[in-house]
Amino acid sequence: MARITLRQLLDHAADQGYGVPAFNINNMEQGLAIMEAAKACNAPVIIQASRGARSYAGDIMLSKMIDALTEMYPDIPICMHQDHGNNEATCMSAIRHGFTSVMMDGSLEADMKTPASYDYNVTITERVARMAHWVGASVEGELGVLGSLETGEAEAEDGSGAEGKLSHDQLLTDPDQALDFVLRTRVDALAIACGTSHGAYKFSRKPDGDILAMGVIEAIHRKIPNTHLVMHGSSSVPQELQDIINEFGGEMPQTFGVPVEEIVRGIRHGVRKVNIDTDCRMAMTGQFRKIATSKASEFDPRKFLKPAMDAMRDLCRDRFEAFGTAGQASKIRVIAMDDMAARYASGALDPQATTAKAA
Ligand SMILES: O=C(CO)COP(=O)(O)O
Ligand SMILES: O=C[C@H](O)COP(=O)(O)O
Ligand SMILES: [Zn+2]
Ligand SMILES: [Zn+2]
Repeated sequence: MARITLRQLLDHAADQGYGVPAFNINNMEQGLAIMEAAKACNAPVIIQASRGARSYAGDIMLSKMIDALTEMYPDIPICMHQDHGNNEATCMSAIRHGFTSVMMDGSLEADMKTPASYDYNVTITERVARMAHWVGASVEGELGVLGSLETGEAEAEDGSGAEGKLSHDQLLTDPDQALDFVLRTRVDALAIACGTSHGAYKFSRKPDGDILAMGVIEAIHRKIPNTHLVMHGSSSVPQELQDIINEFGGEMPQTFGVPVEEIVRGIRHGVRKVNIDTDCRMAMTGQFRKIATSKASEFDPRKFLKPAMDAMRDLCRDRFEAFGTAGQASKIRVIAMDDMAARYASGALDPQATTAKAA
């Protein structure tokens, strides 16, 4: 099947009331794990590549891998998305390499460390959206800075994460500003900040409303009911994956992620894209550690990678089932990017100013 844009996929998800996990990939094994899960339950997929993934695998490798996956899984619509683009060049070069969607993360400056001003964010995001829409590609913006409400700090992921202490004002997206941002930038989806952060160390206890502000999502959704919301940092960091890693020689301190039931609650209030990387990493790493420890004479990488792929596949499938993505792939007929471009040009996909009643 042809590659689908994020906008078309999330419009479908909003219409049918489901959410779509966006899994990060860096290599063939992660791609196959996601697609095997999607095939098993008839789910459309969002595959996303960070700047780190693009430099790890190379743009041509990533792009041809997605070509291979579309050919191998002809019944599954695939959205190929740039995760955390830091400037115009990152976003445009992604589109040139076949990405159908980009995130322009203007919540941080181009160094991906310095929290940006609101004006900077509006200006750069609007510019990227204008250019992307000319060719039918979709754009995700971000308003609010990802980071912990417990510590005021962002987790230092490889690619992105604010430096220094952040205030609650920065860490929680303001609903009125979200309305202004969407109208001025014309983004197709909006990543919001509600106390989640990247990586495994999100919460020191099972999160309640004080540290995972799902109420903020509900307030944003009441303001901009027609905008697709995105939750970053949404790995659940399952206890069993922490246990496998630690049982086989790992040293991960006890930590807590975003409970799946909280994400499902978000999906009831406008969340359509749910970013998950850490859980997939942990699923694979648990199996690497297990084989390395329990079969110490093993030296064939496939003997490590196959169980790792299977563990990631099972995790992806769980999320497709929980978010209602399962069963949706065959209901979608992909709209070509040129046709999406024409729809943008006609104004048909413009954000609506209505602050209609909450769903
Ligand atoms: O938000 C993410 C990628 O943009 C990934 O979040 P996790 O680290 O929680 O998996
Ligand atoms: O946003 C962060 C994702 O988990 C990607 O991380 P990465 O930059 O290490 O590839
Ligand atoms: Zn993210
Ligand atoms: Zn709602």
